[in-house]
Amino acid sequence: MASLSSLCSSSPSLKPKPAASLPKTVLNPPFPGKPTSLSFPIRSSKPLDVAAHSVAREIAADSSKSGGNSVPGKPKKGLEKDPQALWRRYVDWLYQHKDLGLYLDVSRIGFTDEFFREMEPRFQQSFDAMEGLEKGAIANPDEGRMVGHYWLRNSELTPTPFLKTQIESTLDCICTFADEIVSGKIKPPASEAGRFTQIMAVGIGGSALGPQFVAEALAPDNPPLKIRFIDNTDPAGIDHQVAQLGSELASTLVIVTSKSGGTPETRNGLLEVQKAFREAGLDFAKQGVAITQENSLLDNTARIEGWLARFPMFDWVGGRTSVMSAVGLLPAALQGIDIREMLTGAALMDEATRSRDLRNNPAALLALCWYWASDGVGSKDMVVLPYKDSLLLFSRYLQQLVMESIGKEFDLDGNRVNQGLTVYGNKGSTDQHAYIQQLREGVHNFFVTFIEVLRDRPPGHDWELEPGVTCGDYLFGMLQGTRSALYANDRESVSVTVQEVTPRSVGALIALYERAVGLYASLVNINAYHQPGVEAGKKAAGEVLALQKRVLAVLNEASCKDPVEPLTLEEVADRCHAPEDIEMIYKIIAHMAANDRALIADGHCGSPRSIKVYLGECNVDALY
Ligand SMILES: O=P(O)(O)OC[C@H]1O[C@H](O)[C@H](O)[C@@H](O)[C@@H]1O
Repeated sequence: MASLSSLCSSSPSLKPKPAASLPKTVLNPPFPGKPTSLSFPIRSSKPLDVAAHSVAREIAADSSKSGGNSVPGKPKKGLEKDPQALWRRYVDWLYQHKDLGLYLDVSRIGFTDEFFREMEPRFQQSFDAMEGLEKGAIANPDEGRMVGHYWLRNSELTPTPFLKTQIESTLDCICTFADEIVSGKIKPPASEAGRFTQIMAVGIGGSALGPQFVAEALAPDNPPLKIRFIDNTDPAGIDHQVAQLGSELASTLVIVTSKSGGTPETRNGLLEVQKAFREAGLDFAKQGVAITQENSLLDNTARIEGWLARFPMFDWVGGRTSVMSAVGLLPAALQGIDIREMLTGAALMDEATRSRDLRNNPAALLALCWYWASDGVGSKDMVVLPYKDSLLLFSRYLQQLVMESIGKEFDLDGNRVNQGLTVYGNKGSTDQHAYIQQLREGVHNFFVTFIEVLRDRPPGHDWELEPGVTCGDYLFGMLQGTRSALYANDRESVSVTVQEVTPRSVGALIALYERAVGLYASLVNINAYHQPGVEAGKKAAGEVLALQKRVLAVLNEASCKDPVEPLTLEEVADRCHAPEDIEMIYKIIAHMAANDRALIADGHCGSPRSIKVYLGECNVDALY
């Protein structure tokens, strides 16, 4: 097995191809025109009359959530409803990336010219910070780390030649390994299939969400290797994934991903899968791949056990921005997804979002909209609605990217700010039949991001299911109808439009939001690249498991007596020297009793004080 450093050899540099050599994109697409002339019938008790709904909007700048922050130039007035004025606003503000065929429409966010003017200089500061970050500044001061995910798609930007080589050689390595797996040059040792047919990806958080999103968005109908995920420590969930593989376990490549290499859920997933391999008489090491930081626990395990391959995660790439590293690229390549196209899409978007011209920088425009809509304090939630099934997981992916980055207690100056921007959503039109009712008429605590995909299905497959109307026309109508209906009720929205869901457009979308998050974080003066709050939950979980061990020791001691001494919860808590943890002790006992743990609890579950508990057998060895 190759080591992390020797696994990869040098490769050509990764740069966005010059526009002239890029495959042709549709530069002149049938982009929707008139913004609010709604001809599509949607189910509504009243006809839509955009102009009639000029209900004055209460600006939330004075809301309790704003913590006293004022939003520059934010007036207390309703949204523009005059169709001609709206059309002008639409045209004036429409952003288009020609090469990517990507549009951003911010016209349905009601920011004013005055707000824009006041924010402009603040954006220049954010651009400065972003420039410093791309040059290798310690942009994550708490962890003393550089933030280099932009380098992954343009290695020329790295601050040192060593990092450039690391990126290029790893990419080369990913492509070679994927080719050898897909072609059958590297074979599973004990499979009749003669080649790997399945991937079991074990990981959580940033080590799962990116690969899941990319798989759902881009994997072909019949990929060379099908992928499934273990992204939790739920035993039943793991059993389900393993059971679904059946005899194909023998031809499954197991990719274990963890930047830190020590995340408990991922470790447990690995141990469970390894057990399944043992029980099937298979040699896990011959089918195991690790993606992790050099010398992490996972890396050392993989090296010592002689796994099939190891790929590096870099210290300077955060989990939630790691989808363009081996974390996302290896599984994508194994599924037959063109990863260089993903990188090209991201690189093109990176170029565009480096622009210091706010109007011409789509990520800055997004950040501006977020700031306006949520008063720069997260007073409104961001509902992400892609009208395309394959983008279902985009909002889930964005949940981590945005909320783990923006949701912070303190700002960079140490002030308590409790920042955040809540993200949720699934897909349209499906969600129209679930919660859009509340969005249109209920509590006004959100703004929407519509993701529109112009191409309905591959050419040559479309048909009219009623005269002049295709299935995709309905989807289009649902999106436009919802956008109009929400706006008519003063609900703001952003629309991002791409031509098709391709590796390039997915790469571009990811890069767009990565940059928007970085710029927004800078505007609100927080560190987007750490996650101190996550530690609290992990620490508390560790304490629960430590308490469980003490409970077991106390029960074992009482159960080894002759006669056995059943204990009340109070007695268990006292003997654990943890009377303050009695509720948790009750929960621990209830959980163990429900799971065949040789633990007998007499009494009424509904009345914890009546419970007396003991172990069905005494473990003498554990007494000493
Ligand atoms: O990749 P790992 O080190 O296993 O980390 C997985 C996840 O762990 C934590 O929950 C972090 O908050 C996430 O940002 C990270 O993606």
